[in-house]
Amino acid sequence: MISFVAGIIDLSAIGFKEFPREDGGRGAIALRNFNEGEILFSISRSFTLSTKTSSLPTKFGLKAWKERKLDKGWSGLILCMMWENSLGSQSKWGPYLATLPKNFDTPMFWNDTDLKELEGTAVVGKLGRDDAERDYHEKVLPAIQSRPDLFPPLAIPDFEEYHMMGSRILSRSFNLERTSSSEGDAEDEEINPEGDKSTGSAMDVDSDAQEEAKDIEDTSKEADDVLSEDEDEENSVVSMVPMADLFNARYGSENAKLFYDELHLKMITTKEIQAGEQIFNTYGDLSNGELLRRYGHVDLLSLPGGMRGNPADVVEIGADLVLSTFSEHTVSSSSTERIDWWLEEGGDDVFILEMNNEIPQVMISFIRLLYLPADEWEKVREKGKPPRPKLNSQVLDLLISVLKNCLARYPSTIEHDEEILKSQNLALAKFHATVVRLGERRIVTTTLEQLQSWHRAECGEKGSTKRKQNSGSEGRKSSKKSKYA
Ligand SMILES: C[S@@+](CC[C@H](N)C(=O)[O-])C[C@H]1O[C@@H](n2cnc3c(N)ncnc32)[C@H](O)[C@@H]1O
Repeated sequence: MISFVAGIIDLSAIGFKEFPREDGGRGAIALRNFNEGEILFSISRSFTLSTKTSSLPTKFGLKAWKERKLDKGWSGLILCMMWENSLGSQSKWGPYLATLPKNFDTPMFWNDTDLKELEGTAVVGKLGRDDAERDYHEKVLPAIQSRPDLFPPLAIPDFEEYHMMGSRILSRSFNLERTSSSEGDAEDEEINPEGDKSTGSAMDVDSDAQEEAKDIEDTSKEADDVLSEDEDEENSVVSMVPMADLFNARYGSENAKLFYDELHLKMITTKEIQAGEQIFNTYGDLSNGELLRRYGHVDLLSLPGGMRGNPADVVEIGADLVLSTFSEHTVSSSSTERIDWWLEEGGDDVFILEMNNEIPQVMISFIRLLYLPADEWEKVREKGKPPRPKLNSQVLDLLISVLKNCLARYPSTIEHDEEILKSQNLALAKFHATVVRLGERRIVTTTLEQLQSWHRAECGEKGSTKRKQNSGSEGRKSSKKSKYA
């Protein structure tokens, strides 16, 4: 066991090596057998890098920091990272920052030709390059220029560096829940009482693990999801965690996770691990679209039917696609009013299709809202309750058209994508884009096929027997999701 200034690691038990690219590249390997619950390493909270631990906010002046809104979003942490980086070995994070990648395979850095390959997927709309550029020019650069004593004019970090640090956060940060003693002194607490807003940071909190671990709390994803946005801002701080960010992840392969107590973060095994196996953290078992957007890789596992893909794949269907398809079917003057009401009531504007081919209830409810006769729409509005997610032929017809329109947005067919993936020496961006859109197309196609077969059955049955239960007939409330299988 080696004790170092920042923590403890047993380098006879855990090593770091280069795995093949599809297994994550550089990652952690078990050098002996581990039982569940063993600590792989621990690191002091004071060695995590965040706006709470960097001294930049205090030097900058906490009031000015807030006035420039550096306490919101990631711009404050990016600024801290750029400043610590500029100090080189004088920063305690200098050696750590020097080990982080400078180049990324994420679509944020792709050219227009490569990005075109992602057409139809939700990835393109989420890149956020324009927002990042605006933050740099409107918040960060003026803050830098206001303090030549901290940022010498000849060494002002440019947008590319800002961008690189942002990508390091996206692919390597953790959402650390605050604890009283981790919050530093009272001054620090004033820096950012609302906490950093972490939209899409890498490896966050798992509520189950929190319950199990009691005073040792986990820092992966799901519990973050159960916190409201406000609670999230108050309770967590986006942090770079040296060493913990050396762990790769793969769908369903997690065998270790980061937990924390008041003073330390600990990587703890969550399963038995045999010597020679890779030690995997979890990034939350994301779809390939999200993996590509945040981390620049995709997961390819064996799926039923001899296919390869990611079991966590999803397709995001925007309410705007549903609405534009609805307009092709119907002339309705009141849909804008209905949509406004839906959104004001907190209704979703994106509906998620998964591999199980179920249609989200909320999507059915949304479509029914569009079709309601005027008097029923008035009742719905008065009661403040969206229509019940009952399936009827109208809803089914529209769903079929929506999915057809959804398929038409992808630049190729399933067969073509499968051919592309057989080619040798495929460029990485093209390979990744093809995997993402193929995964999505398969979900839309199988869901559409099921809707169509159900529709055919319904037409055949018309005039004779009524549609069978479980097929989502009018008047029957579907279970959590409507399934056509
Ligand atoms: C938190 S870091 C893990 C350590 C990283 N391999 C390194 O060398 O610094 C996340 C990055 O590792 C790579 N990675 C992690 N899991 C992977 C996987 N299953 N397949 C391919 N690349 C993976 C991706 O480049 C991702 O952006």
